[in-house]
Amino acid sequence: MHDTQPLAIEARGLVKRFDGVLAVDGIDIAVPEGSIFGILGPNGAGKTTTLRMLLGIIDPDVGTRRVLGSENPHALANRIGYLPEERGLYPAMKAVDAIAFVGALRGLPTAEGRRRGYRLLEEHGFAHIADRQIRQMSKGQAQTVQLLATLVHDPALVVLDEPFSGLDAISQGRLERTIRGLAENGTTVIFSTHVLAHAERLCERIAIIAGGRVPFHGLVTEARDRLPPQVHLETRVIDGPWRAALPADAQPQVKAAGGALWAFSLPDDGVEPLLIALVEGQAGIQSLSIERAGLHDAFVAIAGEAAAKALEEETGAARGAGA
Ligand SMILES: Nc1ncnc2c1ncn2[C@@H]1O[C@H](COP(=O)(O)OP(=O)(O)OP(=O)(O)O)[C@@H](O)[C@H]1O
Repeated sequence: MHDTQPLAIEARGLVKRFDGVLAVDGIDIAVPEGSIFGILGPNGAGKTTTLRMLLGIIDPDVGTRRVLGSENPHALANRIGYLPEERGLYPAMKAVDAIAFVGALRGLPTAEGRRRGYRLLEEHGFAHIADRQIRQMSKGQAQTVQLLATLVHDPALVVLDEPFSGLDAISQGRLERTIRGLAENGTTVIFSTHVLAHAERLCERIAIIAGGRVPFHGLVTEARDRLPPQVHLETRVIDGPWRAALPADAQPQVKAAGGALWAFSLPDDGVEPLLIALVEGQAGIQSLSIERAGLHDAFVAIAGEAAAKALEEETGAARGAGA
């Protein structure tokens, strides 16, 4: 981020307690205008509480927040679209009416809301359910309609609480495209998730939140650079003097057809001494790649094994529930 880039959201030191329980413990967040920002963390980490403080639904006990230039975000509701964690539209309403209704709550005339509702549904391949009642829809369809309702008044800032949960893989891909399209048009998007892959694909910047604290906020690339790059190597030979150039804990995965696969962190002295040792020692390099660490490994390094395990358990539970 350039220092001069305007911020859609700037929060400093937000603290929130509920009945003496510390839900959020001093969060800083900076979201540049027109960017996609992810809040990553397991259940109970404080994501929803943070989003609600940014929206002005609840006030922090301590700290400041400035959203779209205002210190009173609640007064800006007409410029913000919010998909809450609790899903729900009136079951008897038709999709297009439900979208227009949510738009009307944000100041959009109903006739215009219906017109835009039809257009949004069509753009998202949902024209065929425009006049269907919410109660006649699958959970995923109803959730997509609710997301479109969040966007109908053309907000400058879109806040999505766990938008991917409850969607199948195709709908998740469609939602990723929608989020990218919003940012391309200058809309700022902030979303919470416990699935790292969505954030890794979509976000330039993230906050990692665990137990109400933010051990990292900044560029995804910076998070990944917290770990050394990873070397993936395939050798024809399994042993030789060249092994001294590999980290002591690098273990070979011996291949049935001969040779071995290795994966280890790039040594501090870089790739050249390693390459020289491999070539001179006739290790028989079959392939070698050096890659930046993935967001998952970065998350483990930053938030700790326990938080990463909690994330994985949730992702597994969601898959088990057919999400
Ligand atoms: N209104 C409330 N009253 C009491 N405790 C609350 C309230 N809202 C949240 N908490 C507590 O604050 C902590 C953070 O909750 P929060 O909902 O922000 O987490 P989260 O990261 O969004 O998790 P989830 O994905 O499960 O919603 C939890 O321990 C939760 O039980």
